[in-house]
Amino acid sequence: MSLLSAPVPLLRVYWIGLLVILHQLRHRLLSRCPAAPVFPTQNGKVAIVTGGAKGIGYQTVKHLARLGMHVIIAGNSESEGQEAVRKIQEETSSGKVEFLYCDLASMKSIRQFVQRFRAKNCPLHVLVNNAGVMLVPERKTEDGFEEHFGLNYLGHFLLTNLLLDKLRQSGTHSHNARIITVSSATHYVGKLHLSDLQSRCSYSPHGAYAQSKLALVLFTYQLQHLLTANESHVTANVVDPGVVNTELYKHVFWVVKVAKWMTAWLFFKTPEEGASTTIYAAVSPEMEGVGGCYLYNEERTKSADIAYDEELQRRLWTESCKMVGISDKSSRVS
Ligand SMILES: NC(=O)c1ccc[n+]([C@@H]2O[C@H](COP(=O)([O-])OP(=O)(O)OC[C@H]3O[C@@H](n4cnc5c(N)ncnc54)[C@H](O)[C@@H]3O)[C@@H](O)[C@H]2O)c1
Repeated sequence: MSLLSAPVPLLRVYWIGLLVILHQLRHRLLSRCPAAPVFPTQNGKVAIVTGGAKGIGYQTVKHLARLGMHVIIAGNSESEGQEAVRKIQEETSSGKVEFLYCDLASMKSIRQFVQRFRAKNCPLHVLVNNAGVMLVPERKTEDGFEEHFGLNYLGHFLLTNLLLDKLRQSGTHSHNARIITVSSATHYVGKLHLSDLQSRCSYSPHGAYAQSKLALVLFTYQLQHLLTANESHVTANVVDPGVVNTELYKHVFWVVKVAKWMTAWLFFKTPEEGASTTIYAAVSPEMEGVGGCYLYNEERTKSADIAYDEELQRRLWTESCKMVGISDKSSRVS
């Protein structure tokens, strides 16, 4: 283990965070407050939003419910989930929000969630892979995976794969089903260690978070490739919400917490602002039939160069299939 294996990822993550914050500030100062976009109603559509009880996910659920969607919050806290359902029902007068337990740090729990969802016999038009943790101390998921990689990435990898047939059945030529995955600007400084995906050789919370977010971008591009090859009426896009004032920062150094507490009103997006690109990807007519994009501030933008490496996308997909115990259908496509 090198002496620099912890400080270098830390500096990289703070550096990219600072750049995003400055960009957000410039955007806020220069742009006149645009009117919130109006999206078509979504009556009859069904969405799953992971981590929809708090932060960006909560705002996403609220907006989709307001548009008439039936939204299922997939989360690992029954009490927080039920509280979110109650609040959203009150605020939107929509009765079509519910909570289903799903711990993304447990492959068993994800499989049980999918079974319970299937038992409802309803379609699935939108899957939002939003839940996440950041900078958690070194620890493992129930299945023995490093927590950032296991929960942020592998959990969503398995969930998406188990729900793909539902999404395929629900999408049509003119109304594709949509998969939206929430990544982060930290993916730009992420490194994917294919030979040490679980960070066993050296652990840095910053490096592990950035790696999980880069993996989500690689996953989305490979997924879109497979969906296109199978002529599925399903699209997959990845979004970057910006730097948003949520509880995600609960594991940062106390000095950063104090700085955030004092300046968030100026430098950070609100959770509502942070959810806007996810909502855009989920319901905007402009995104109909469009997949394989990295979206930031409701616009397509370039992700890290490494994320376009098709060989890396394929290798990560194959490794991920082995880790979560599903068959690798990608080898039949490429
Ligand atoms: N806040 C930011 O500045 C920021 C920046 C870039 C990307 N993101 C990403 O946005 C997404 C949402 O984060 P947020 O900022 O709203 O944070 P948050 O902490 O408010 O919300 C995270 C959600 O994930 C859920 N979650 C955590 N562990 C889970 C588990 N084991 N199983 C199921 N759900 C679990 C939490 O319950 C919560 O609802 C995350 O993927 C995060 O990486 C956030």
